Parts: sequence; structure tokens; C-alpha cells
Amino acid sequence: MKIIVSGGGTGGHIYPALAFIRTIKQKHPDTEFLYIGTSKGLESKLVTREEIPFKSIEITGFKRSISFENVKTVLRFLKGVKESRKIIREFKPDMVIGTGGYVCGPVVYAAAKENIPSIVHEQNSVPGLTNKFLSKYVDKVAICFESATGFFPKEKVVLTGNPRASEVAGIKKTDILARLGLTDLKPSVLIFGGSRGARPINEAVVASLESFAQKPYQVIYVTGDVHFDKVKKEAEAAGELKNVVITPFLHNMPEVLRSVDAVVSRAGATSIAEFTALGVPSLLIPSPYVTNNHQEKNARALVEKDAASLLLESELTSENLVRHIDQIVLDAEKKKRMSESAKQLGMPDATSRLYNVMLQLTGNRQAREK
Ligand SMILES: CC(=O)N[C@H]1[C@@H](OP(=O)(O)OP(=O)(O)OC[C@H]2O[C@@H](n3ccc(=O)[nH]c3=O)[C@H](O)[C@@H]2O)O[C@H](CO)[C@@H](O)[C@@H]1O
Repeated sequence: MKIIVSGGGTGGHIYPALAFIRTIKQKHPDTEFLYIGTSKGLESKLVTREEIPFKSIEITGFKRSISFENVKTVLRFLKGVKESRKIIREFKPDMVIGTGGYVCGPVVYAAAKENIPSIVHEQNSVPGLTNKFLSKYVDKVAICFESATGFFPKEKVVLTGNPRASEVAGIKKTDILARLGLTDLKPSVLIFGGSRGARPINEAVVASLESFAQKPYQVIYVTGDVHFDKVKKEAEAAGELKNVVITPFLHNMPEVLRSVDAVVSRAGATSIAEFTALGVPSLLIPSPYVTNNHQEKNARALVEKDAASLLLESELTSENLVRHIDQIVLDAEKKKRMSESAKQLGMPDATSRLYNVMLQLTGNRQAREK
């Protein structure tokens, strides 16, 4: 089978696409993939790093307010559709899938116009503009939260979960803690602010370094690439680091998640799919700066089931951060309960479900997975 994948902008749209490609490549090595993204997006780095064939088109997102920029965006969209049609005609895919972010708009739209079976994958409980627009044209809309159903044409919706869940669920425990300079003998907490890092979380963590130095647990603290230099300087000024390692980005997140006792993070949908697939208890600090406050809705879906704790950014202080972490990590009963509840929400078979939807669409019955 030949598949075009498109998704970009942030890690939350790119990692599910990469996880899907890697998992399918392992099971069906003869599957050919082509990834279409933008040259400026994070995808150009992450995809080429994996040696997956990559082509770029030029496109920008819509502004929500009326502006001259939007006129230019429409023109770029039309140009993007033209470029995508050309790539599609050359590559001749059996299927096109978009995993969100504005780049997949013209690609998936072009696929539908070329009569190629198409799917969009929506990671969030509340969809973004691009996927809502595309849902009118595609054959299927794959979702991760039941609550997303109402935003799309009902007959097209399939609950598949997030392929990144399948990828992390298959990861074995490694010696990653030792490689990070940490020990196996203490509980470990991972702190990160989504794929790009989050300034408010960084500020609270830097203010907590002194407290962490006194704790019976250790912290892996990921700042986000762009924030690293500043945080490093502030941390150095705060004194000697104890119990904490600081790093700009983790390229081996699944391995790390497998080894930690709890995680503190934004409530991005792909991150949540990973925590639940592995049953990692989490303290979620939703970003209030996202469309329709969707991260808080993502987070509340876990909190309601006792799979996560919630700390709103408006209440994010060093004291509250440390207190919430202590409440999870230092209470073995609570940690176990949260872990079990999280795991019940996990969908480790997401990639197979998504692949089966594709096979149904392409009519490739023989290859259909049992
Ligand atoms: C600000 C914003 O618009 N955020 C959105 C974006 O978040 P964002 O891009 O932060 O997405 P997620 O939190 O869903 O996923 C982050 C991904 O990056 C990975 N990772 C992160 C840090 C690191 O050092 N290494 C690493 O590999 C995580 O393991 C995960 O796979 O897309 C998500 C999925 O559509 C949305 O739910 C978020 O609301």
C-alpha cells in the first residue's frame, strides 16, 4: 500500500503521524510512505530525521479575525492544493491521511478532489479549524475522544485513539535513567510543557528547584528547545542542582515515560494518549491559550476518571506545583490508583484500528488485520 501522510506545526500533530508510519513499517515493511509538510514547521526536522521521504508545500494558517493576511492565505491554500495534486498524481497513493495542523488542509483536500480515499485524524476532544473544514470532504474522521463526535458528520466518525499510544505501549523499560545521570532507587517525575515547552511552567519549576533538592524523588525537567538557554542560566543562578536534570528536548520520550513514576505537563492530546497508554499518573496544567480551551477539556476527561490531577495555570505557583507532585509521588496508594485509572483510558491498539479503517476504505481485505 502507498500512503501519503500530512500533519504539522506542533509535535502533537507530528508524533501521531510518525508513530503510525513506524508501527505500520514494522508490521508491513512493503508499505510506502510519503510525508507532506512545510519546510518551516517542526515536521521538516522530525520527519527527515527518521529518513521518511518528505516533500514540502507552502501554506500558512488562517487568522481568526478578518484580515488581509487571510486573503493571502486563501491564495496560498489554492496554490498548496495545486502543488499537492501534482505530488499525489506522481506518487499515486492508495490513501491519504492528515493528522492536523494547517498544512494537511490543502493536501487532504486535494486527495479528496483526486478521488483518493482520505482520512483525518483528530487528537483532541475539541477539533481544530482544519479538521472541521476537511471533515466535509474526507471519507472518515478518526477520533480519540468520544466527545469529539458531535463536531463531525456522524456517519464518518470512527473512534481509533492515537497511534502514539500504540508506539509507547510497545516500549520496554531501559537504562534511560542511568543515561540521564539519575538513579533507579528513587521515584522519578518528568516535567515538560508540551512539544515546545511552556514559559509559565518553566518559571514555576525554576522557583521550585530548591524544594526539589530536599525531596526523596528526582526530576527530569524538559524546558523546550527555545527556552533552554534562559532556564539554564536562571537555574545556575539559583544554586547547585540536586535531584534534577535539565534538558532542552527529549527525542526518546516513550523510553522516558516508561521509566518515570509520574509526569507533569500541559494537556496536549498526544501527550495524554501516551500517559494513558502506559498508565502514568499525571498532573496536568492545561494551556489556556488554545482554541476553545480544548486542553482543559482534554484534562478534565482524565481528572473525572481519577487518572490525573489538574492545576490551572491561574493557580500555578511553585508551592502548588510541589504540593501537587508530592500528593501523587509520595502517596503510593494514590499513585497506584491513578495509574490503574489512566491505563483503563488508554488505547494501545490505536494504530491497528486506524490501519483497519484504511484497509476497509481501500478494499484491501486480504491484508486486513485480525
Ligand atoms: C499549544 C498548542 O496548540 N498545543 C497543541 C499541540 O500541543 P503539543 O504539540 O504540545 O502536543 P501534545 O502535548 O499533544 O504532544 C507533544 C508530543 O511531543 C512529544 N515530546 C514533547 C517534548 C519532548 O521533549 N519530547 C517529545 O517527544 C510528546 O511525547 C508528545 O508526543 O497539539 C496537541 C495535539 O493536537 C493539542 O492537544 C495541543 O493543545
